[in-house]
Amino acid sequence: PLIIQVINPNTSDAMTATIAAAARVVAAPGNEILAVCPQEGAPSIEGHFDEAIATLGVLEQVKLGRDAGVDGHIIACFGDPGLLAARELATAPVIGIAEAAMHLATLVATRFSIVTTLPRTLTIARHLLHQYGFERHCAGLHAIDLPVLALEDGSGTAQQKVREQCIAARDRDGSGAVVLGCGGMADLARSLTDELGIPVIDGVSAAVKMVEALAALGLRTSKQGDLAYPLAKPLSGRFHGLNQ
Ligand SMILES: O=C(O)C[C@H]1NC(=O)NC1=O
Repeated sequence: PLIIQVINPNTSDAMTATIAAAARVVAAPGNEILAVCPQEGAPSIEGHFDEAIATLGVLEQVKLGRDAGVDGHIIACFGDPGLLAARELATAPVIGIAEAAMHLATLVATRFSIVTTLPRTLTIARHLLHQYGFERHCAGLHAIDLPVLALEDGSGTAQQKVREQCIAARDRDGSGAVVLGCGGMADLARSLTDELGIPVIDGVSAAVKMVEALAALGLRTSKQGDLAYPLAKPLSGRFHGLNQ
């Protein structure tokens, strides 16, 4: 059995719980989901600045997970904050939920759309499409124009907006699949897939199965070249020891 560390990079416990539940639904029997979030940081991640803040907390959690011997790390925020830095620190695989969802979307459709939260985070999704080489696969990017934590306010308003944007993406973009662009949407994928009749993909569950696949194949993060462990040097203050 595996221990899979799922890191919610924002500090909202309710969203960590949503993410953890979605991960546990799909985890293979016997595999443990270790859901964590940074001890300090941003309650939601809605832009480049929030991502920069969250990255330190992600790295601290990755180090803790590695030292605890986890079999994989998942960065459960759609910006995949700190992904490559985390891979330097990690021994086990590190999967971001955006890359996971995008990869799976390309396996079931020739074009996919993305539905995320605030319009200003669409640029982050565009940057990831470029970084991962999926620009030509993405037929459209949509925002529900609500803040991330609206997904946890219990009103159901955000969930309804996600549904509307997914339907619009299906009917207007010519996409064969939709990628949910927030860790807090992880619990919506199955019901939307059934209702819309096309694959609606959540990156949390996608990442859990990718970690399981990599572990089954004996594949871990390469420590050759740029993903080798961080260079040994004395880091000062709050960073002391983070690179060891
Ligand atoms: O960028 C977004 O809208 C979603 C992203 N922010 C966050 O706090 N968790 C996320 O998945």
